[in-house]
Amino acid sequence: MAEIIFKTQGITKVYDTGEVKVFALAGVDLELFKGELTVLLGPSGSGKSTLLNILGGLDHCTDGRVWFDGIELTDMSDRSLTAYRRDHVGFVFQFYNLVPSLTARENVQLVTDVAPDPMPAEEALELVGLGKRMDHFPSELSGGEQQRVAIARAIAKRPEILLCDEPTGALDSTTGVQVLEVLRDINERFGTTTVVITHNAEIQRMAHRVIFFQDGKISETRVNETRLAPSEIVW
Ligand SMILES: Nc1ncnc2c1ncn2[C@@H]1O[C@H](COP(=O)(O)OP(=O)(O)OP(=O)(O)O)[C@@H](O)[C@H]1O
Repeated sequence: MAEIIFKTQGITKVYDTGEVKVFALAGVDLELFKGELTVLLGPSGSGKSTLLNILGGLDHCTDGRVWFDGIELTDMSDRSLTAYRRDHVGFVFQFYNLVPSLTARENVQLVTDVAPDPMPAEEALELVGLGKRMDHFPSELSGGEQQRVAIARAIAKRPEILLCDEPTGALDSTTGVQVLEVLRDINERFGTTTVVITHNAEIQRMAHRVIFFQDGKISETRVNETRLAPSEIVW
């Protein structure tokens, strides 16, 4: 039986803009398991990013409770959440967020210089297949390569959790598949618990677990008996 790594109980997130209240999350009970790759699917505005941000300690919920590995995140101070993110979580976003004036190696070193037990930047870049492009600047790399630098940066500190918000959203299918191959490889090689938000329903076929969102709630959870390799996924 796999161990629970994230648990949420009745979490809500309300954005109060004065005139209207938006229930971004409207009561989410969730369990995620160590070492699994989970895909979050659902229409735009259904609450996926809001949930990911709460799990990653980037945001607080309005109500309800959240635990990471038995530690309650719910009422942590911003300072403690910063330490939680630094020690446990890697993030990958749709638009890479690389520093344009730094090479691939230097972008990764931004993290390895401050993390307690990082892998060398070169090793992280080798893992994502960019061993030969380490001294290139982001503008000299394709979108898929830039995203792989962003993944190298996220994994170089050896996080237990990798949270990816639309990692292939800006990529064509061939480069998207290469990025997914890297995510699967990291998940299998290091057992990194991985959560991937996507609008591309085909990507659910590589997941251990698929969670569907609708109107700020989980509408369905599926466990895949068999999984496809990213190279077998076509879109
Ligand atoms: N800072 C904010 N202020 C007000 N409303 C917000 C804010 N952030 C998100 N929302 C609202 O909360 C709801 C959920 O947003 P969220 O980004 O979590 O959805 P999503 O499923 O990730 O959507 P997408 O797939 O388009 O990224 C949406 O209605 C959104 O407009």
